[in-house]
Amino acid sequence: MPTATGETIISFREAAKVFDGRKGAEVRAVDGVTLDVRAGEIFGVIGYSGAGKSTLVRLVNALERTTSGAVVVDGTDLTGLSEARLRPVRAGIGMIFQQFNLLSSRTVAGNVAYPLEVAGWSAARRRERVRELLDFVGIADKADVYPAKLSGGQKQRVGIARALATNPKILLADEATSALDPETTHDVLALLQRVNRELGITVVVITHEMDVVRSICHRVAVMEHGKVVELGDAYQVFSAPTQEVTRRFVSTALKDRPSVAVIERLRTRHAGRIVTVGVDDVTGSSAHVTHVLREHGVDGTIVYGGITEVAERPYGSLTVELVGPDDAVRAALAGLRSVTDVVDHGTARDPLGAPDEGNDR
Ligand SMILES: Nc1ncnc2c1ncn2[C@@H]1O[C@H](COP(=O)(O)OP(=O)(O)OP(=O)(O)O)[C@@H](O)[C@H]1O
Repeated sequence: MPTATGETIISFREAAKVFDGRKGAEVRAVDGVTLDVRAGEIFGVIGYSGAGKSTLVRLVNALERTTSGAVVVDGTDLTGLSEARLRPVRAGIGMIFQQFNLLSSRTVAGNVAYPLEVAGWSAARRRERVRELLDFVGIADKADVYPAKLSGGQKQRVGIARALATNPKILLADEATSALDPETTHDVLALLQRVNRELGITVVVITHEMDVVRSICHRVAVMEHGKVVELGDAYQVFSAPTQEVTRRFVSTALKDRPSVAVIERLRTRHAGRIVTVGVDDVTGSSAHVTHVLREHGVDGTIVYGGITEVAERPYGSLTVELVGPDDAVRAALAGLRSVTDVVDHGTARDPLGAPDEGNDR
């Protein structure tokens, strides 16, 4: 029976993978992970190098086996399954890689046809399916070209077409855009979004780039030292991070909060009071901010900041110079605090804030 959208399609239950490291020391690459990926979602796993992301995702197609705990894929517990029993599970999972892993001796069409040959499709059905897939990923004109002649983005499109060939339910993307420039990354992410929306395929994205999660993931797990340290709706996790590692990812992507040095320069350059106000669709919006300032007769000049999207919802902050009578500025600050989070940096004469305020979110 097909897995209905929203039902669990991949379940990690206290899953652990321990490797023998150098000199017999154990490496707990995945350390007791419990989480469910839902059918039909784009699920992100983000973490720095060595956090255990690749190992976690390799447990899904049993390229690695759990040392303890279990991984259940589309209703099948993979624990202890023979290679023969794993075959149908693996047939339901496609995978793409950072280095594309294309066969250099085969043309684009030959690469995409490969899994179909292995699965025993007839030549006629293969031809038709390859044409359909190359059309879907937008490189039908490259069918007879060899990988060496393709750009990185085109190679990843071939990788995606090949991964989709046998109609998998799940697509695993391990750092699929890490070798690509920003524009190509954008195109490939848009293609993964189409794979999810148009074909209904569950996509698990492994990345160390916040921008990838920000632009396409519905839910996200943040990994550190083999453990999931934060898990949930991508917007919630990144708009209210509870862990330091998550805060670091957010600040690398948004760059909307001024650093200590920038705040000092802003205070010197502007005579008014410098404050940073959060903007999101739960608490404040820039309309709220301007409304409060107008209400109190305070002038607000935007001097720093940025609003972007996380999971297709607005998020960021604006740093504003407030100018007006002291009482009015104080009242405006109180008004802003009632609608959103506010960091008051004070003025050049009366500076405020912790030494590392600029890095805090
Ligand atoms: N086959 C292996 N043998 C021994 N240790 C391993 C093996 N595979 C991974 N590790 C170790 O497990 C830990 C997690 O590695 P993993 O590749 O899963 O992390 P990652 O978050 O994907 O990082 P990266 O993006 O650098 O691959 C690392 O310390 C790594 O050195």
